[in-house]
Amino acid sequence: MDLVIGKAGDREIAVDAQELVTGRTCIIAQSGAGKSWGIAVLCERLLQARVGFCLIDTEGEYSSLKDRFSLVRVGSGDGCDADIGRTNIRELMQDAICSRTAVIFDVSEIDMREKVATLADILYDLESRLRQPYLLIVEEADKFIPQSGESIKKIEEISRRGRKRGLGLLVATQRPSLVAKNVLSQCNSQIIGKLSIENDLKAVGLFFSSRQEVGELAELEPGEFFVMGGLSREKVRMRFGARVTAHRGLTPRLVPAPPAEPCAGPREERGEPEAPRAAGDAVVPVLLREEALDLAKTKRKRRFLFLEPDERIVSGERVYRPLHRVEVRYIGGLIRKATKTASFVLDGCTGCVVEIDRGLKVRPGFSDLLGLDEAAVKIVSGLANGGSTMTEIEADTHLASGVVKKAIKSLVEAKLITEVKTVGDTVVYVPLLAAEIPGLHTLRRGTDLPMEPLRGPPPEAKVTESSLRTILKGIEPTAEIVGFDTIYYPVYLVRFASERGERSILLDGCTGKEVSFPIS
Ligand SMILES: Nc1ncnc2c1ncn2[C@@H]1O[C@H](COP(=O)(O)OP(=O)(O)OP(=O)(O)O)[C@@H](O)[C@H]1O
Repeated sequence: MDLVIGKAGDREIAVDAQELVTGRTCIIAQSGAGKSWGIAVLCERLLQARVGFCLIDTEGEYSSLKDRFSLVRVGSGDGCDADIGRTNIRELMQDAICSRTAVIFDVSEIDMREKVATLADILYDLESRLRQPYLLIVEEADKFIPQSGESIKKIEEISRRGRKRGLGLLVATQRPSLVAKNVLSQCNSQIIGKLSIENDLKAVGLFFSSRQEVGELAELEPGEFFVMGGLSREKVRMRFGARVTAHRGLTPRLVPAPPAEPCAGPREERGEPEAPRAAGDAVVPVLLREEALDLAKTKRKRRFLFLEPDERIVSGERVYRPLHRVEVRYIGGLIRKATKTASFVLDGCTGCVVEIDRGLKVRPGFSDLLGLDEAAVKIVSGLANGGSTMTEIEADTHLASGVVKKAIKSLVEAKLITEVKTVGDTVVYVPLLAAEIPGLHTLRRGTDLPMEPLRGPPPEAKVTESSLRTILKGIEPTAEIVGFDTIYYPVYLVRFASERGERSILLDGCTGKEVSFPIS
């Protein structure tokens, strides 16, 4: 029996139901790349075909399957058919296997390890006797069968010996490098989506025939996956199809805060405890500190090629980088003037423009212009590469001579322009900027990433909305900031020391890649 799960272009892509239910499959992709969506599509197709499965739901995000299908949801709280603490799980699972009923085992509200271990024991035991095709789906497999730390041995056993008992296993993870290798290597079918962390790309290397193929994973869009192995006749790049039921794992969108309500008095006066308030929204880190330190080891410098590195790692901590998301409206257009919008992300410490969709990428931005007034920005951003005379600057900028003189003095002091004497002792001012100033039309909007409340105090941003307004006005007089908010991006600050002195590097907390900002 084939289950149509998505499309590759116009072509429908189907997987073999027998292989899915009794085989071993891994579904791997970084956060936000569409795993839960894909798992829900697989579940919907299995439900339509009346094939039984038990899904370990670690986030309580699959309850909507019940809106359209008949299944049993075990968990705690409203909307559950059976209470996970009180129900006889063995009896329930025996009935489910025999009647091909799907079960959602919602462990989002409880201490999950113990319950999942019990479930795995029961399923293995029952299937040793019943031998009915039934699939166990384990979300966030790195929590239950980690590569280092205590693993639920019965899940490992199911991966080795489940097939003969009719008990299949589908494990899902964002972080394949953290999942027990012996389970991953047992997966004869793979559904692999976007990944960008080097360790994770390495961990899935065993499923691909070349580095180049692995490299393609970083280019996948959300919802796109490679399906390979026993599930499909050929390796295929496809996109999971539409869901029949609503997706509950939607990334919450940031919306402007409502105006503050008139307060009924301080909380203490009302007898309510003060609730800790998050200082902002932070991008969810992917890399653990140990992994960052592991990566940092490879970055230690050595004095001679063949000797051990002489640098030592003296500290490594996660810090947050303030990033401003900015939206600017301005009047532009070469032929017809029209209102345009530019949205971009700016590093709050240096004024560099950053891209955040595949890890932090730093591009030159407005760093050189920080601290200048509007006239100085206007002059330095409009100077011809070969330089301009004072009179040319006055004509180009329409600024009064006194204002131009003062601005030029500040630009020379900041070493952003220099005076050069040309023929007949004419003085021209030549720009010395480290990088070209980006035009507003070249700036790109950042993608939405999974966010969580920032823990701890927010780091200070040197670039403020008003300093940015001055810069933008200098570059484009019609520019108005119409949107400005700050999010926080995780990076690991690692310090090295050797006889030669100290230095530090920043590792991207989502991809592990080294990020370099100009000295701020
Ligand atoms: N095939 C698809 N078609 C349409 N939208 C999709 C598809 N796959 C993913 N999306 C969109 O991408 C968002 C993220 O997908 P999803 O919740 O499945 O990510 P995830 O990989 O499970 O992330 P996490 O590991 O953080 O839970 C969804 O909210 C959905 O809007």
